[in-house]
Amino acid sequence: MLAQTERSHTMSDSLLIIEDETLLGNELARHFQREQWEVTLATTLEDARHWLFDSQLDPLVVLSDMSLPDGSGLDLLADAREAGNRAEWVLLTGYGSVPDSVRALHLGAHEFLEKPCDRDRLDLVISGAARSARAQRRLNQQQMEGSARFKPSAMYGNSEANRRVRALLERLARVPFSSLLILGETGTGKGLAARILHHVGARADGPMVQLNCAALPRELLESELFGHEAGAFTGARGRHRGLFEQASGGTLFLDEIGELDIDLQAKLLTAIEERRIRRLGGDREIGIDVQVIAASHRNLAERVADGLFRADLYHRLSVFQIELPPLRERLQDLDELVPAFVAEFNAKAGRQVRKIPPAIMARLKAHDWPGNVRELRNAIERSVLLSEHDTLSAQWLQLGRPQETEPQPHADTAAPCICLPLDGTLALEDIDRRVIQAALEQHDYNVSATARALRTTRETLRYRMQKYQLQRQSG
Ligand SMILES: Nc1ncnc2c1ncn2[C@@H]1O[C@H](COP(=O)(O)OP(=O)(O)OP(=O)(O)O)[C@@H](O)[C@H]1O
Repeated sequence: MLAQTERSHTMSDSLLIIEDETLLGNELARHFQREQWEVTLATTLEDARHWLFDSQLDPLVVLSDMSLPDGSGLDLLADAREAGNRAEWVLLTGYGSVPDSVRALHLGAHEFLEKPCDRDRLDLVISGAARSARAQRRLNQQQMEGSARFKPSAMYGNSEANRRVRALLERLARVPFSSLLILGETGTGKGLAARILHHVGARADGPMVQLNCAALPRELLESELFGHEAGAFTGARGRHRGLFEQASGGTLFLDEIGELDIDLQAKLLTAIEERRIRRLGGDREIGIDVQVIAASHRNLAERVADGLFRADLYHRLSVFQIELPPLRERLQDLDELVPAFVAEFNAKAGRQVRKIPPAIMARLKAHDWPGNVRELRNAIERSVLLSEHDTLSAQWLQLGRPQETEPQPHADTAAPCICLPLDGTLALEDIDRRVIQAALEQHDYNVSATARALRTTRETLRYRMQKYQLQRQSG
């Protein structure tokens, strides 16, 4: 029972068991197969070597006896590590034998279990090892994806303006700046630019830590940034390392810097200039090694003029500055952005949208994109996910107000109604979705009122809203 509830792996997770005692090996194999593992059983080191090095088997966890007829499990672990194998290893030792624990520790073995081992304990250890192996894989994957994904070339768009931005990112990534400012409307790619600067720069191996300055009240923001000592304020139980410390060796990305409280602006400036901070309630200064990237959708120069942003911090940050123009001023970028997003969502959702009709491109270029690239990306995602053919359909782009793009009810009908073509272009699900969307719009997205109008329950309506991704369109 315990094993059932503890199970956290998926059907395809693979477990390699190395055990020369046939009876025990078979019993373990059967047990873990029942637990949905894909089990491979090796009875000798040679056999195990074949699975680990010559086949495509990439086990998540290896459960190995320590002493096998042809050698020690630890030697195999050492070879596996050398070959870059990142599985978690659980080692079984004979009763009373003294494990070479120092060496095993050095090689990063997950745990030792003494034979005969209690089944519940074994299950717990194996599921712990699986969790740890999976987290490690995710981390490796993210790191690989991070450095591959966040290159200046990931900033799609062939307009003159965007090419200048890319060239600037290339150049700035080679400059050891201590602070830098990125300005641009919401959705123009400030976050993406910050990630590119981090991943292409000299600090790529360090952490990238992000904080949205508009998301927290002043006191919390201060302790998040600078950390605190135990008892620094009511509720400050333990010591807390702030983000400046956590980002050590890497990048601190401060989004929405324009919203930062004016007192904190002074502290931030000191931290950047002197490269030291003091935790709240702390009496010693701590040196920091961080590059700060700040971003804002506001016109910071205007905020300085209005007395809302410190001039000295603004000048410090804007020594290096990147300005991302709104999408409506670089519509040529759509020629690259649209196919790139279509390809991305095709790959993510297993769709086959291959054609983008010129009429749709024209329509996309006629829109003014108040939400910029984010809005475009969302529209393309919706369109690709809901399309049933190999052609990108205008139907789901939903640009602007519905009356601009959707067929309208007859003006002379008193009761609200919607017009649905019954020529086979709409599947039953599409019709369902359209009816729900129209009803939601009519009731200003009030779920109870809409459910009443459709004579259904709120739960059913919520379920369908989720299924069809129906939310109020911003902008
Ligand atoms: N030129 C571009 N090429 C490819 N993707 C882009 C581009 N610009 C933005 N994006 C994508 O658009 C989305 C929004 O971008 P991002 O979050 O960086 O915007 P932002 O300016 O930081 O927005 P906000 O001010 O709201 O935080 C992200 O998914 C980002 O990857």
